[in-house]
Amino acid sequence: MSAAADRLNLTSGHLNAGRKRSSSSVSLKAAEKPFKVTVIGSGNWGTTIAKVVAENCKGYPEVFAPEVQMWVFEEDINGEKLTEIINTRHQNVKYLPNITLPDNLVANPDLIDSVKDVDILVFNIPHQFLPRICGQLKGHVNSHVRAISCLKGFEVGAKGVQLLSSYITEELGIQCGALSGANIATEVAQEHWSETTVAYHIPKDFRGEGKDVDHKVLKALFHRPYFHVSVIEDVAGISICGALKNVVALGCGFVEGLGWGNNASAAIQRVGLGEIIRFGQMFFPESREETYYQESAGVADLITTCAGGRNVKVARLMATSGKDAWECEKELLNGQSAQGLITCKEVHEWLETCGSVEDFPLFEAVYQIIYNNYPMKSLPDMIEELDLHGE
Ligand SMILES: NC(=O)c1ccc[n+]([C@@H]2O[C@H](COP(=O)([O-])OP(=O)(O)OC[C@H]3O[C@@H](n4cnc5c(N)ncnc54)[C@H](O)[C@@H]3O)[C@@H](O)[C@H]2O)c1
Ligand SMILES: O=P(O)(O)OC[C@H](O)CO
Repeated sequence: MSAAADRLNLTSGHLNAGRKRSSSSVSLKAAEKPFKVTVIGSGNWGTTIAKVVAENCKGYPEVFAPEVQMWVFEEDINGEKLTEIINTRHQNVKYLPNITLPDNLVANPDLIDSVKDVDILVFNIPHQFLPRICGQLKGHVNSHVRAISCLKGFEVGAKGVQLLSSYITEELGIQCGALSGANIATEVAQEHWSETTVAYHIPKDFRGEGKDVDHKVLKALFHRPYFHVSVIEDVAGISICGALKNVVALGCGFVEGLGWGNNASAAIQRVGLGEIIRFGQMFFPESREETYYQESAGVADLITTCAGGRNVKVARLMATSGKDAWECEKELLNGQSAQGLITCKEVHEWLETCGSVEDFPLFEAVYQIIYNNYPMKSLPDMIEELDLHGE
């Protein structure tokens, strides 16, 4: 193959490799051996991202192996296995109903089998299940494998507060980046236009273009005409915003449920954005402030989540019904997960450990309302009082 012929011109206008918008095409070297991709997870977002990835793997056979495996936590749906339904009817009837999935997406209930010979792993499960999944994968994933985490949350433990991408790297010994953005799954699945951010550091053992994953490969894997991707380096920045906006959204749900309207919701988002940036500066100084303002994973995700995400819905129902968070999550989400409920506890535990609770009054107030029944109506005072203490 000639040097010119082994480069692919990927759709112009959509594959601008950096932050700069450009209409010129980007050439991508055909892979020496097409990358095999597996998506771990098949919930609302897991299935949506698997659809995106499968469409691109089918579209670029010179770069990706066409078949994409999706690991499914097996469930019985009215006497049928969920994997069988997905593989025959090409729909995830429980977590992403009424969306047709590509026929090159194969649901697999066997985690270890699903990662056999894989080159790129896309993690996409509610983050409370990550330690168990990583535990099962240990010893079954080669160190040449590269990963992207679409999860939103943190791991808080003996090592302090950790990004989930760093946790995956530590547990499995593989390079891991992140994908995060203003991405309500059903809108992306319906192919309504949205943007997202992928962040990835090229590792020291990078094997070269065409042999290893780089920013162009990641753009080709995730970019669709309806899903515009920017690829950057700031894994910490996009992960912090993705995790913490879920906590802010719970605060918005409380004030909405109380009937306080848009002004109150905007006030919560203003305070929340400040706390998100402060959290990044204090605990992940490598994160870049411009990521919060310029990337889809930053303020845009905060806005969409606080407008229409699952966390805001759960908190709104808590306020209107008086039921606790877990009842509301169960009642509203049919097995899906509102990640802010877990993240606010993780954040509280971490802030207590390092004596910084008072620097984050909104995060603390959300935690106290959910876990200790503090009255939602006191939210403005809780934020203000703690603010004054902090000064
Ligand atoms: N849904 C969205 O709009 C959206 C958008 C962007 C990011 N995210 C993030 O993506 C991640 C995945 O979210 P999701 O929406 O795909 O999940 P989800 O909330 O739909 O959760 C359901 C999934 O959890 C699985 N599950 C249940 N019990 C399990 C167990 N014991 N072990 C393993 N898996 C189990 C189910 O099989 C199902 O696949 C989360 O971190 C979320 O914050 C979600
Ligand atoms: O539905 P939520 O609250 O989990 O938010 C969904 C996405 O994270 C929005 O980007």
